[in-house]
Amino acid sequence: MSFWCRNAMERPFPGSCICMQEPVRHQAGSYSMILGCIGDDFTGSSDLANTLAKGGMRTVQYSGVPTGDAAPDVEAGVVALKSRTIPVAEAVRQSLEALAWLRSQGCRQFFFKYCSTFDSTDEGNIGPVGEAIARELGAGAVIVCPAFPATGRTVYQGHLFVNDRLLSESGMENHPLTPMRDADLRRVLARQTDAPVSHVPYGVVAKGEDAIADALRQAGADGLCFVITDAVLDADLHATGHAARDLPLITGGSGIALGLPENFRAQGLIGSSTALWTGVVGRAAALAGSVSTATRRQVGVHRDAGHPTFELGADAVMAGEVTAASLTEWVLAQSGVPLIYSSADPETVAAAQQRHGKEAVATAIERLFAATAAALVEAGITRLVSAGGETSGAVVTGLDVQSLEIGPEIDPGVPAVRVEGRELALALKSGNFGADDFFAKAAARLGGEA
Ligand SMILES: Nc1ncnc2c1ncn2[C@@H]1O[C@H](COP(=O)(O)OP(=O)(O)OP(=O)(O)O)[C@@H](O)[C@H]1O
Ligand SMILES: O=C(O)[C@@H](O)C(=O)CO
Repeated sequence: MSFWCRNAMERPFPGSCICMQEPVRHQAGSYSMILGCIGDDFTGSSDLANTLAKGGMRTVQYSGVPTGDAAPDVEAGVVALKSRTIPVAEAVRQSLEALAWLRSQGCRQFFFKYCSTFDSTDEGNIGPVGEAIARELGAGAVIVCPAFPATGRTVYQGHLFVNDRLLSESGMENHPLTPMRDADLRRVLARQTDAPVSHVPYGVVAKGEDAIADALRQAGADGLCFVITDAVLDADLHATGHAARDLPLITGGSGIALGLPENFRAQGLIGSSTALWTGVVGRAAALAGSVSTATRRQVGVHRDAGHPTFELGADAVMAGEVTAASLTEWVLAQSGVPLIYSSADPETVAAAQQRHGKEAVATAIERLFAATAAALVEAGITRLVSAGGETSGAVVTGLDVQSLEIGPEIDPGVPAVRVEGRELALALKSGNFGADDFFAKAAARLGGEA
């Protein structure tokens, strides 16, 4: 019997629960969607899709909730929402709609992906969305683990670190929309939900899969309980992922998904997909609306390497002095990988927010990037690099993308993706991800260079 899922105990037939329904096999060697994922932003969703694809799952990322059925051979479906910073009720509504679609596709386990820096406000949206999904699935213990060691995010004694800094001293305390000023995830999550929050400390995690499984079982014995799970190394994430084999819901960064493909493969539920990536020929451009430290460094390196760059000032955007048409004209007149960026230091961003209002300036910049992406593609750009989660959500929406095929990894957490049915390749980079030369490297990788 699957002891994790409360449905399993509440249903009349022992062992039957939503997460353990039979997968549908369409033909010999072909599998159906097993893992259903809901991402709270677009770059985060492609980060998760990258991990699952690297693990050998045939993975497709959808822009919002699809209206029709998935292709029959998709094993992991990632529904990308732009729900990280929208009002709580709307984030919950959209996430439950995504869940309903994923269930209708036959998924037997679910994953709520949020940022490895736990980006959220005291109102949410991680707690309320996680709770709504968990209650819908009748979940007991729900893992909460944003750790992603490959990018320096680790969880130790319930505290989130970025490299050797507490989250609250990592630069994330200055984030324009979700400033993270408390590194203790137990406290942060408890402010967002009334459900119990517990913790599996590193001393237990280090003992391995069975010890973690015991701790999770205890935590979920009386019903829904969020369990902050420490993880410092990829090995911890593999062990926790294996211990979560029968949990209906897992939440976290992409790291906690590392062990999931092996779980499904061991049960014969997935094949061994390898991405066939050929790249897309044609012109490239880059758009950066991220104000994160890594993106600002990457902008500087790109400029210093001689690529053309255009700085979008918040005041100019608010005054309507730059338009999608004028930016497209600028890009077409350049060579190399032209980059348009609004990335600015925290003081400049704070001052712009003070002058124009936080939401107003963010919305205006995002809308301009969305319209510019559409105009660039219309003008013949076939490789587009986008930096920032909110920005990438806007870009993908502006491009009216329905679904994305996942290609090879460019840097940890960032895959090359191809818009299904179009000659258009994208790289959707989370603000703080990527090496210093990311923009040029991503453009080359989208073109098929190794
Ligand atoms: N110069 C600026 N002044 C004020 N706001 C800005 C400026 N540049 C960008 N923004 C806004 O800041 C937000 C940045 O969020 P975004 O998610 O795109 O990047 P990020 O937070 O660095 O990346 P991630 O979410 O992937 O970590 C967007 O809403 C963007 O429109
Ligand atoms: O987990 C991360 O850090 C990223 O995938 C992300 O979600 C940033 O927006």
